[in-house]
Amino acid sequence: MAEPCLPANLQEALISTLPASGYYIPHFITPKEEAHLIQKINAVPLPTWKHLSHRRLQAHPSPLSSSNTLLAANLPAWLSDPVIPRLLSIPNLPDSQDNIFSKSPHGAPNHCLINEYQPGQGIHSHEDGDAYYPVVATVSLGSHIVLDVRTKGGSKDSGWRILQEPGSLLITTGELYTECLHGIDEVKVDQDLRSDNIVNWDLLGDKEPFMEGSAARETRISLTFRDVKKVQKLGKAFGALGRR
Ligand SMILES: O=C(O)CCC(=O)C(=O)O
Ligand SMILES: [Fe+2]
Repeated sequence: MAEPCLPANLQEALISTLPASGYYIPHFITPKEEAHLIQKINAVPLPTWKHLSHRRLQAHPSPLSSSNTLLAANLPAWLSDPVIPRLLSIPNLPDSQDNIFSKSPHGAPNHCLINEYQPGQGIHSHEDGDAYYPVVATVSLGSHIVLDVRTKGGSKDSGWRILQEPGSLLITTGELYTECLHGIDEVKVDQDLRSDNIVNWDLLGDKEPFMEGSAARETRISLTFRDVKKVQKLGKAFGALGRR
């Protein structure tokens, strides 16, 4: 697909069987844009990566402080363009001027966590918490992966499975953000991929790789764009230090 493929509005991308609200957009970025992003991510100085036991991660423009504050800085252009303008160009509803970040404190994402998972790696079930305005926009690169979602009180088997294709965008917000946990199983091959247990099956861009019901993972990178609520300007941070 040489061109990105955007829905006319977010309602066209709604995953209707999830708690409100999740949106899935395949082919959000082109394979060329995907390759460029992967090349940029791999070109950052190695110490930028934080190594965790089951994945590694970069935080842009920087990690949050212990009080969940972001030091004011722009996201690098290679990370924000074209993803953020494209994301903000999708109206919430037909004839609406609003996009998914219109009501967020800064009107746009100001932070991006980049997670890299090798086959067999994942992330335990968790919630993203209130450091962020409750919208996450996730772009997937390099490989498909299955995101497991369940309500906070729910058992592991009670949830929903979202299949994210490389180049896709997943948006989670509302109760799906505040009342649910999400995680990624540590498997090398995703199994039982079927229309009756993948909630976004009908929204997939290309079902062909999954028609056999299983798919081996490759290295998958996620870009999770969010709006951090608390931002502090550098001058103010120094001022606070000076007053100590
Ligand atoms: O890699 C993903 O899609 C999920 C990452 C995630 O949940 C997080 O960074 O909080
Ligand atoms: Fe998360």
